[in-house]
Amino acid sequence: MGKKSNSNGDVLQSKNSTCFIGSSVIPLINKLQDIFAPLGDIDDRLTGLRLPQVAVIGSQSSGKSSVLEALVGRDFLPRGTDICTRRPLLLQLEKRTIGVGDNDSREYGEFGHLPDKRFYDFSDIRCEILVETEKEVGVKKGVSDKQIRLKICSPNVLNITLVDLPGITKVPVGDQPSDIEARIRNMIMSYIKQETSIILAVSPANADLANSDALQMAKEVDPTGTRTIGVITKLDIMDKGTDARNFLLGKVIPLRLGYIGVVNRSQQDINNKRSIEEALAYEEQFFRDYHVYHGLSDRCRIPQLAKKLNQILEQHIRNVLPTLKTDLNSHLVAVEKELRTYGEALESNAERGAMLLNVLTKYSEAFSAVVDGKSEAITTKELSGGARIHHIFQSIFVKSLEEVDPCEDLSDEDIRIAIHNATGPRNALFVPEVPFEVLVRRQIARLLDPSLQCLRFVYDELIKISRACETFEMRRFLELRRRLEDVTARFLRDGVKPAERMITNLIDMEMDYINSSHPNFIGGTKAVDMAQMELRAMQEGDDADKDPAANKGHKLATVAKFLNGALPSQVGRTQSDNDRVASVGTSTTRTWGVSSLFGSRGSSVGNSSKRHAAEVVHDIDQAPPVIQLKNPPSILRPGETETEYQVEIIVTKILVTSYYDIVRRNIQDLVPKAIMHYLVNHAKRHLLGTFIEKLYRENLFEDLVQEQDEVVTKRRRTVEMCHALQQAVETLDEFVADISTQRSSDSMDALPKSSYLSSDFYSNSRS
Ligand SMILES: Nc1nc2c(ncn2[C@@H]2O[C@H](COP(=O)(O)OP(=O)(O)OP(=O)(O)O)[C@@H](O)[C@H]2O)c(=O)[nH]1
Repeated sequence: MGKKSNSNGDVLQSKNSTCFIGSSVIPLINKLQDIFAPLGDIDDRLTGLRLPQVAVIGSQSSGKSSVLEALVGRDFLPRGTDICTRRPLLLQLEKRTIGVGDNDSREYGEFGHLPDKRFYDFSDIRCEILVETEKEVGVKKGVSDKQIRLKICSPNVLNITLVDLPGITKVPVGDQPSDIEARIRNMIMSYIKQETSIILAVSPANADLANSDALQMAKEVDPTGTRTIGVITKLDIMDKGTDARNFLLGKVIPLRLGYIGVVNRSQQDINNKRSIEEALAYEEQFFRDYHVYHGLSDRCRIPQLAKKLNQILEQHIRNVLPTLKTDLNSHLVAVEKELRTYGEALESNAERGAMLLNVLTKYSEAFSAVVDGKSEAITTKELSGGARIHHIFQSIFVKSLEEVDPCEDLSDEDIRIAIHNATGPRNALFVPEVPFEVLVRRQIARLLDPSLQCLRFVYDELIKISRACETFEMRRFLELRRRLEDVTARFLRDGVKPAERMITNLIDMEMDYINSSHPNFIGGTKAVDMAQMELRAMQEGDDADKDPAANKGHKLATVAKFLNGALPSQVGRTQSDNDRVASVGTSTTRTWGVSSLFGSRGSSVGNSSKRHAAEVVHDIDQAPPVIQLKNPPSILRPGETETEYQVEIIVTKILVTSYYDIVRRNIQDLVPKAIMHYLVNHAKRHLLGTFIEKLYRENLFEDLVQEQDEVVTKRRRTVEMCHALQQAVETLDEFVADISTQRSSDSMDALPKSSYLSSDFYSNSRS
């Protein structure tokens, strides 16, 4: 302290340091920043420390730049009797902390348009502002709303933004357009209407104060006066015999935050290079000498203006402190939560073993929970876990089997050939059993593929479930995760084999023994009755309509009716019916009661053959010419007409459909049971045991429960952050208590009650 400001960039340190903006706020901010420093970049997020910007407005040459310079304590702005500020100057003061080993504590300025250039000499800054202004708006007093951004970095400033705006003018001069007044007013309005701006409304005392442009504009945007400070300049050059006492007392235009009268450097002082310190001393002398201002010491001089501004800024900080604490606390909660995700650090092998067992148990439990639909993570958006398995069984497997028509790929021709082949060299006397068995076995064999597919689907689901059960510890231990996945996949694969064997056996069993005594089987007698009805219906259809296509359609429709309707009625069949069917079905003829119907035709065919043979012998005696037979073709098909074995074909179809239906129901029931028993429930029962057998070995503990380096680092950092935040919360509490005590003893009475300071306006501004 005590060093004089100079143009070669030394740190500004004034003996009267309290007179600069931020002088009393900087210690508060420093303290807060000390609190937040250990948190690294967290303070960027705590934007509550952002201070309101200060906008200086007033008519042309009213002394705005002079006030701003005096507040900052540096000579760097163009000033003069003519229009000087022709573009808004956004002055960002930035506190620059000097790093360890960094001896360069010089202040410097940096322009937004020249980002890589540092200006250590502040008179160069002034020149650059002039050059940049002229570049944009020429030399002839033109004005632009394009900002010049200047950052002043120093260890001794507050992070705050000050805006120097062009002065309000009424008569256009030079290059100024005819609507210059409106333009400048709009430009000023755009800055001061922001609720986060503190308005310094500068009015020169040597003009008509009651008609101050600055006060008028400020009133428009801040009618309650909660963020406007009136500044009256040029008290030293008022007309002799006049003074601004009543104005400063607020008797002319009342203003909630009041007025401050100041004396800046005159043009002559500027020309004579009078320093800011000298100017401040002169100002002090002025108010001492002018008796009219005695008793108004709290409303006069630049240091009082700085003090008032500082009080506003301090109050702003006090207002945001509770929010800062809330932010810190919620951040602390978030960090603690993050820390929990990393889990405890594991030091010993015993701890690793316990962790491993815990992970294995949790994983197995999660697997069972998902299968049973008891998982906490159950979604309401789609089916998951066990519900998907149920869907596979009922909506895919069972439903698909329901839709299969067992006679779909059996043409009449197929059945006729089967009957021929089954009767060998003889003609068929009765409805033979063999074609039915052959054909029904063929249909039963078709059930194997969908059953195995169902098993495959369920296996896939279990794999999906196993992946969905990943606990957060598994994300910590990658090797364990890999091994768990391996073991689970192999375990489930192994579970597929017995299920597959059982399903194959079920189908084999069904194929191996066709139980024609099954109580739900339609039986031969009933099948023949139905076939005859069918045939009659077909013949009536034939008579009514000779069209063969329509006839065929009729046949199909009748069979379809049977498929849909006839079978359920079998369930209600009486025991005597069943006994009758069984006795017929197991009789030595094994014709299921159809012999009487077809026997006569078979025997008449036999008699006719005998008669033909006698006639042939008789004819040979008379030595007729040799009759040459055609060679049989290599592929032989029955030569008779399409109507041959018509009843037998229908009977066979009815029998196949009836029996197939019984088997289908068995398979629809037993395949899901086999899959559940051998695969799903087996997995639930034995997954943990398998894990323990394969993975819970002491020599594997270290490998399996090995954390990633990244996790270790993150945990360490998070622990540090946690401590820093806890510390910050504590220190902040102490800080709040300190400044509350300080506040009660402070002279805050200088500011009116329910003013800007006590409003929670700035706590809103944080958002
Ligand atoms: N005697 C005296 N002169 C002052 C005072 N304040 C400012 N001046 C002079 O008035 C002139 C204008 O001052 P500036 O600070 O440039 O005013 P401004 O409002 O920034 O001007 P523009 O930006 O051009 O509108 C300069 O010559 C200053 O030296 C003061 O309190 N007393």
